[in-house]
Amino acid sequence: MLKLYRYLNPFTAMVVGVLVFVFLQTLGDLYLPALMSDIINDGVMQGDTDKIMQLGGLMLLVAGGGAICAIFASFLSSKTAVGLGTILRSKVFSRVESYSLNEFDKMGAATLITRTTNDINQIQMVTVMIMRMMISAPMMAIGGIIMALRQDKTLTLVLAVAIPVLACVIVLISSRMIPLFRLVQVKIDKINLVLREKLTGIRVIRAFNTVAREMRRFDEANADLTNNYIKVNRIMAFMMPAIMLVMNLTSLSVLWFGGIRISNGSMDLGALAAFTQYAMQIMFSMVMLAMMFIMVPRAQAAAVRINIVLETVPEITDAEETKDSFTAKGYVEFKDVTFSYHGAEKPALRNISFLARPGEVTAIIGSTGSGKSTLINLIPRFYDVDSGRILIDGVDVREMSQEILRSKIGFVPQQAVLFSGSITDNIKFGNAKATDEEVKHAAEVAQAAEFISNMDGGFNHVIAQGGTNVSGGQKQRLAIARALVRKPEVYILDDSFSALDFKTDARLRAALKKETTEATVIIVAQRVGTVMDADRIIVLDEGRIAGMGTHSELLGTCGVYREIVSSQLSEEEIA
Ligand SMILES: Nc1ncnc2c1ncn2[C@@H]1O[C@H](COP(=O)(O)OP(=O)(O)OP(=O)(O)O)[C@@H](O)[C@H]1O
Repeated sequence: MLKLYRYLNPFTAMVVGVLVFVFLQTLGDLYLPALMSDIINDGVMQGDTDKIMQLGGLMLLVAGGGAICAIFASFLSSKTAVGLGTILRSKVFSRVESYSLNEFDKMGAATLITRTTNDINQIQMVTVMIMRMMISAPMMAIGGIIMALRQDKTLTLVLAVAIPVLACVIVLISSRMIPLFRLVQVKIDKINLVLREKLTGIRVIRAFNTVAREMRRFDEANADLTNNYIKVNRIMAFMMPAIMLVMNLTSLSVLWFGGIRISNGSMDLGALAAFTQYAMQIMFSMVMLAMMFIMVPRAQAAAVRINIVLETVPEITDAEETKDSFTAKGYVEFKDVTFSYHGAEKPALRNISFLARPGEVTAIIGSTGSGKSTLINLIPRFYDVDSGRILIDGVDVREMSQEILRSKIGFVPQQAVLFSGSITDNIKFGNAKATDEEVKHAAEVAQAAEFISNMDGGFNHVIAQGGTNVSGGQKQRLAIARALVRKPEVYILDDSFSALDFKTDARLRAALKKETTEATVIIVAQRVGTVMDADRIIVLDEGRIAGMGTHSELLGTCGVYREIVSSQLSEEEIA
């Protein structure tokens, strides 16, 4: 957790403020019983009203000062902890943003969400507690013992018995509670995972009538978390009465033995009243320490999880010296590229070599799982190659900055993703500086203008979260418009026409061709109709290039291509 506290630097003054106010408040708390003792001995017992008024006034002043200090300490500690939480959330978010897809694959979204929300909340809560109790608990315990000794040394023997008993109760209870608290985080992760799957897959769950089964899965995760909390609360429920019992027995013993000492003249009434209060302060400070012992390990578990996120070094980073000047424009070249996913038994791609030039359309076709998406994901460096090189405009993608690399690319992923916001916002996502005219033009080329104009508000129509209020084909066209408005050197379209009808697909490709005369276009497709006009078709089979050429060349030379074609087109269409 200390590692995370380096982010407290901007709040140093506030932390010092909290410590000072807590120190003053504790001093006041320790002084009050001594004043009360004086009131009893010098005022009440002597019948001296002036003394009572004078000492009573002082007590009010000390108590008032303590209350003001407590308010300031509370305000500053909350502000500091909230500030720390804000910094941590933004650090975690920006680190996660820099992750390559490998790190995402490894961690998973559910735990990243829990770490950014619940875990950071834990740190926030415990930070307030630590700042408030770190000084006051030990000071109250030690100061209380010293003050109690000053009132009556012999009676302190009661505390010599009571404190170890209380410590045993606390240690026993905390040792059972700490592991349960640690488990809470893991169980929250699990519930988030189930919840995420349920919410994103709600349509499939309904369609397959598996609502009841999924409810059971959720209920299991929920019950698991609930049972854990119940166990924690059961121990908590036992803890408070047990502590109160020890504290009350201590009070009783102090009064009992104190009474005996008063009756034989070894102690006065004021000292006994003050001693009782110091005994309670000491016990209370031990409870505070116990709370810290319970809460800190819980936050420590959260801190470890946050540190893992912050310390995970993205596999894909910029080279120390990047080469960002180019003589050519729009050339994408694969040179003997081989790539395997982490943990995979065999490479997803082997010995891939080809050159895609500006003004040309390069299409990639192959059966499912043949490696088409993997191949194009290597171009924007979502993953790095195992061997071989990928050059853009003559420079290895690993040698240029990722920002420059990605600014050259207009990427349309296989699953079109839209964000909540207007249609214009979604298209401008590709280029924030695009004018309304450019947005409109991109929509026209992507064959989206017509359905947009039929929508309420046209380009201002609001896309719902996850793009649920537009069809699959409409989503694809908006994703294409988003890439077009970027005016990139290289277009990468991953199966981006799959949800379009044949007529729209053909119209879109014709419009795209006119628009991209100087750009390099790489299209992944399943349909032969989409790729047959391409300047170069790459046929992938189990991660290798089975053939490369134009449609007519491949019909003559590539068996895999012929098979794909004959499974999709009739004899007349092939001829
Ligand atoms: N993130 C990943 N981690 C591990 N293996 C993966 C990952 N993504 C894909 N693969 C594997 O790599 C191989 C190639 O997958 P890829 O998605 O590139 O195929 P594809 O040709 O695009 O398929 P489709 O046409 O179905 O989209 C498959 O065997 C797949 O299981």
